[in-house]
Amino acid sequence: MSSLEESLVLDNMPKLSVLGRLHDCNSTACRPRVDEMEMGNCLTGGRECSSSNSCSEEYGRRRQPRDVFPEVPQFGKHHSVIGTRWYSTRGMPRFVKIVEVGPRDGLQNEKLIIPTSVKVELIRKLASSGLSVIEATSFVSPKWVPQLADAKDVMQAIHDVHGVRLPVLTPNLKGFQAAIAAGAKEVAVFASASESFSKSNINCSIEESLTRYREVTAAAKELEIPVRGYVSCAVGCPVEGPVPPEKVAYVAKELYDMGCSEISLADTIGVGTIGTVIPMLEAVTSLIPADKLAVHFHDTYGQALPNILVALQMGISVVDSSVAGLGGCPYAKGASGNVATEDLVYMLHGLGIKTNVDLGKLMAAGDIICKHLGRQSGSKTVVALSRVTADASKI
Ligand SMILES: CC(C)(COP(=O)([O-])OP(=O)([O-])OC[C@H]1O[C@@H](n2cnc3c(N)ncnc32)[C@H](O)[C@@H]1OP(=O)([O-])[O-])[C@@H](O)C(=O)NCCC(=O)NCCSC(=O)C[C@@](C)(O)CC(=O)[O-]
Repeated sequence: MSSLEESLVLDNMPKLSVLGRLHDCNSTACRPRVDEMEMGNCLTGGRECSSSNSCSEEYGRRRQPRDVFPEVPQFGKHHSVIGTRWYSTRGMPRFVKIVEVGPRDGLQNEKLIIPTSVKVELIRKLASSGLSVIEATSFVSPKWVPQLADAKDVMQAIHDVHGVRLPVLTPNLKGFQAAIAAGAKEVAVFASASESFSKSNINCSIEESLTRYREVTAAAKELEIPVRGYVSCAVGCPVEGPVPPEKVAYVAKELYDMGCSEISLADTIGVGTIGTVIPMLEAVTSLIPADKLAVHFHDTYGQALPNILVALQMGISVVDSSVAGLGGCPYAKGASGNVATEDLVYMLHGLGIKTNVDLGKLMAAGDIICKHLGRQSGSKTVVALSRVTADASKI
């Protein structure tokens, strides 16, 4: 186990104070009465419990194998009963906006150059699945990210894709101007909460990057171009280890104050757990309204979905993901792909949360890029559903 893993996973085990909101409502005392059900007082690891009896068991301590969902729970308006436990979706958003980052974050780390035509086909297929935001490419230095050197050609080829927002990454004014010239209508800037990562990713300090982004947001404001802001290493850094929540909140607030319309909090190397993500989200939401935030989890340790669930419970309703779980950052050693969009959609639909995304069409989009890359999808949902279909065809 690396020192980073030790400090993030062992020393920072969830503490009752941190997880105060995540009550385990398994006890009889916490099971809502019928009249309470309509009030939605008892949540799945929820925010409140109306019972006067204590239900502050440490999260997960009393969980038994039988508590695990055997299949996607079918919720009623707000609740479902599984065994003897009540769950509620009250307090969760009814709709989650998914920001698909596959064509950019998903592909930027691929060593073999993917033809522009494949990238364009992928974007078109993703758009036809109902996704409303697809990060198309990056206007970064081609020396730093050779895979996305065709950014201008990609933008030209998708100029007729309507009804979908197609933001692009811009690391400085030069990138912003190139993006606008290529027809981009939205951009994203990307700062880091870790000095070391800022240096290795964009070759400057955090403060220098914020100065650059002030130039970008000022130029964007004149053209009424929305700017999204990322905060990388929002939980851990590949070099520095755990990143203090206050540092993340500081960088996020700077981006917000300079005019970023949405701030995406990125666990770049996917080391976050509920125990480390909650304090980070609490620090950021103390400065920025939750409806201006998004979460972006790489799935290195398989923690992305629980982390997303807790973000939803904390009022965030924008989630980044990557088709087929593609991804990784060339300047973050050990980073794996983002949470797979298919897995995210499966979970959200299972919770009764709308996304407007057609899972079948999304899987077809993932199939294009997986076939091209010659590898199996990184989505567990895709693998499972393919197996079901294959088994069914044998009957
Ligand atoms: C920021 C720089 C450009 C600084 O790179 P630098 O080498 O310090 O830049 P420079 O200003 O000294 O210029 C060097 C050369 O780059 C050119 N240049 C300068 N700017 C641009 C531009 N925009 N587009 C194209 N070319 C550019 C510039 O014109 C010059 O060209 P030359 O004279 O040598 O021919 C470089 O470090 C860079 O492009 N970095 C981007 C790396 C990257 O894309 N990383 C992955 C992003 S993903 C991420 O950050 C995390 C995220 C968002 O996914 C969320 C998460 O999961 O954490």
